[in-house]
Amino acid sequence: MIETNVSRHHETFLQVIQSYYQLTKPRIIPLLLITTAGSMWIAAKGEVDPLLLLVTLTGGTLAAASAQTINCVYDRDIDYDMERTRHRPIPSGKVQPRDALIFAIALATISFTLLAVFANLLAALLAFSGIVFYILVYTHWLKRHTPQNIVVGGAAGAIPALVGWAAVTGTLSWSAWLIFAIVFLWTPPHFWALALMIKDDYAKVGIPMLPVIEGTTATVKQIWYYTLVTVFATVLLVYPLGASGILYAAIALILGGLFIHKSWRLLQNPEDRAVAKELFLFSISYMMLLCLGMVVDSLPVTHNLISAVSNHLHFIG
Ligand code: HEM
Ligand SMILES: CC(C)=CCC/C(C)=C/CC/C(C)=C/COP(=O)(O)OP(=O)(O)O
Repeated sequence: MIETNVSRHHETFLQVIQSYYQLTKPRIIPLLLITTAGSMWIAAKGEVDPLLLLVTLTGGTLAAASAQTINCVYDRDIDYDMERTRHRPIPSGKVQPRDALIFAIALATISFTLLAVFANLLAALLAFSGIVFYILVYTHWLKRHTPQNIVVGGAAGAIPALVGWAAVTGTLSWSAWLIFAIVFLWTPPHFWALALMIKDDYAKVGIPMLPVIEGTTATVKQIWYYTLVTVFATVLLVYPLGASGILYAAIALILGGLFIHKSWRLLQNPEDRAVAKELFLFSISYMMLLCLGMVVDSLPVTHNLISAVSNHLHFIG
């Protein structure tokens, strides 16, 4: 009897943890962290202090988790009405909005303290401004009012790249802003490809996502332009900024070619949801591999290897 009670208690405790975890929309966070890491490695010229890395990624995780949790509180009405989001912890009644808010404030406080004490104040303020921007500018001000919501709101998702740079250097530079711009410009193709697939859901709850307001053809055109500009921006990191080298350049061009190809296919087949889905899924791999490319390119071992190979070729030549 006692044993059954204990195990039931145990089960409900695990379910509570699970619900709070779900509030943070955890599947998005790893990619935000990869952009932070890409930025940190370039800023540190390939030699990142492991402790600083740990602190920054933890602080970034807590800030993003806080932002997503507040978003879950704010959007609980529309989340209840959409198929995709109905089972989230607040609309399904597993967590009370007030408790979620307390949880989010705790996460934000720990994030700020951790970054301010063990990284620096700029990194802490940037992460905090990411939360404020995502909630006030995206969730409150834009999401329900304009089809350009995610273009401007996308800036929140690009802030982790600035946090990474600031954590390493204590300042921001052109390269930091360029990585910010890459994530910022990538967000419309990433999100609108998905929005094409689920536009009926957004239409149902009156969220003015671009495919709902301006239609499929206008959306795929916008996706196409943003894809081209994103790929162009990735190259600027090599020239003129000189922050990344030949290996990153090769990776950025190959990935960029694929991104453009998939975006072009969508431009030719605006109504084909399978093509939109392919672009959405690729957009995630694209950002992940691009940032990993930044990391690997910056490592001293890569530099040594590339100069050894080029000396060798020189010698043969
Ligand atoms: C305003 C900007 C953005 C919007 C509106 C947006 C929206 C979305 C939505 C609605 C999903 C589907 C998730 C779900 O079904 O719960 C998604 C998936 C995803 N997003 Fe974004 N996103 C944005 C920016 C970003 C950024 C900046 C990143 C990271 C750098 C990111 C990474 C991801 C990842 C990794 C997934 C896949 C999650 C999974 O496996 O289910 N997103 N996004
Ligand atoms: C530094 C820092 C704290 C940055 C915060 C960055 C952040 C939380 C970015 C998330 C972007 C994102 C996945 C939006 C989802 O949109 P949505 O809320 O419209 O999605 P939904 O339709 O699934 O609710």
